[in-house]
Amino acid sequence: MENSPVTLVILGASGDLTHRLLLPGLGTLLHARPGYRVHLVGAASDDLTAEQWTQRVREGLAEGGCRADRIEPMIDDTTFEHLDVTNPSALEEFLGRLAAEGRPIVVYFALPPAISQQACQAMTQFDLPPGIRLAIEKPFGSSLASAQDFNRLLAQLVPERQIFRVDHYLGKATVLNLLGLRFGNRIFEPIWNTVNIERVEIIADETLALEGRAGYYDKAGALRDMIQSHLLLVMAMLAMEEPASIDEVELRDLVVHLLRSTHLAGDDPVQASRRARYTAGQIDGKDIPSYTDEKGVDPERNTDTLAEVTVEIRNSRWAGVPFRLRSGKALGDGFRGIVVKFRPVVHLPAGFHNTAEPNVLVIGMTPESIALSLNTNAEGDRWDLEQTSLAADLTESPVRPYGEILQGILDGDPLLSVRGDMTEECWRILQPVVDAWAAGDVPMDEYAAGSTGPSDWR
Ligand SMILES: NC(=O)C1=CN([C@@H]2O[C@H](COP(=O)(O)OP(=O)(O)OC[C@H]3O[C@@H](n4cnc5c(N)ncnc54)[C@H](OP(=O)(O)O)[C@@H]3O)[C@@H](O)[C@H]2O)C=CC1
Ligand SMILES: O=C1O[C@H](COP(=O)(O)O)[C@@H](O)[C@H](O)[C@H]1O
Repeated sequence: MENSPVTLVILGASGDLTHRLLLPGLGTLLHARPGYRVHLVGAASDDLTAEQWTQRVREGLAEGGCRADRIEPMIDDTTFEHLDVTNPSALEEFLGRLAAEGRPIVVYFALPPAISQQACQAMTQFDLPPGIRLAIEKPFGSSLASAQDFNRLLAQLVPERQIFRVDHYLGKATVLNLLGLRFGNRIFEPIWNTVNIERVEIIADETLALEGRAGYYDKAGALRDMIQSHLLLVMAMLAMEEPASIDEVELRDLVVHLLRSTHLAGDDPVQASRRARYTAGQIDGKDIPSYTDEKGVDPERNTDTLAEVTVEIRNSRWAGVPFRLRSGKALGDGFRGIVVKFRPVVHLPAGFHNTAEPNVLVIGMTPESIALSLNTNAEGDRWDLEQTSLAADLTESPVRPYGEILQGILDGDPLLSVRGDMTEECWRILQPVVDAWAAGDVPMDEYAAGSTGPSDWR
């Protein structure tokens, strides 16, 4: 809550996530909502000096727009600890010391996924400070079985309400806007169904390549990195039933309800999925090596850098509508958004010279935008139809996704966090794809870095 101080402990504070996303996200939150009082404690196995840490905090918060008069008191107050988070006695002593300071504690696991699990295992060896909140980064496990194991482990530590599984896509303004767009307008909800919608695509194509993240990414790949959590949850927000109110129980119940109805198209992991890996190419004039030549990559792992999965939602609203989820790295067109393709008009009066193209609604995730294509009478020949786009760029949200997510965690409100059953449902949907890929049943296609993907995919 604003005005009541919280200790935010970042485990893995010397890593990429902390530096690039967490601290700037916190900076946007503190700038936009100045009432938050955060005592920041960093910890990592790295030997960062106090000066190096405070410099990172200063730069990270400033990058998010936080003003110096807000940053400096936090700098005076922040500390950095050299800590092996897998060592139970070291963790116990560390958390015990923080608990003695009397503030509520949030522990943010900005760690490689396997280390987060080891840290949680270590925490089973001692009593955690009462009320402690645990924020766990994605990917949550690497399969259905491992996610179930991790959930069981966490349940030994704290109640579900104190667990915040992080998916920063749930903090994206566009994703939250789906609720406003669907339920705050008269015109969408009546046509938001299989009668009117032909198919939906949810795409997160990135121009970024590996960016030195082989240590994590080579074991994850695009399917686990982006589709398992981010894109399935975006789909759930797009397709779920109407909540009675915006609260964590209602919203998360409806998300999991939608996920339970979701299955691979035709229950066939081979037909419903495609995978590919980038070869050498150029993006924005920069040479990108072949994925398998990137530093730290083990070609034997056969990691996907582009993944596509088509699912169907088996309920009366969505039966027969394919939802295509796709994400990849090193792509020339970094489109990230949702494309809703409507069915053609039921009947077009005779007399028009051409046909009416189906309407398309495009909701851009980065940058945030919305565009609806409509048919109107053409200027030259009045009985020709031409497409007009009703488009708007939405103003960038002052609080970045990680700021929104952190606000929920600091408030103790899990509305924008992933509940245990949600993550298991996401894995349940994709596990047959994971298995089919591991068995080599789906070929690994190739695309040149900077292209739009394998030439025969679209
Ligand atoms: N980076 C990104 O863009 C995003 C990352 N994430 C998620 O965030 C998490 C962290 O990723 P990222 O920051 O990229 O990873 P990094 O490898 O950059 O950072 C990991 C951090 O964990 C520390 N660490 C590793 N082992 C230990 C240990 N035994 N004890 C204490 N500290 C340890 C590392 O310190 P040291 O180097 O000294 O070992 C480092 O500070 C992952 O779950 C990832 O999926 C999510 C969204 C985006
Ligand atoms: O979680 C992750 O997300 C980023 C993409 O996030 P966005 O907000 O820029 O769309 C991705 O680059 C990264 O690989 C993944 O771990």
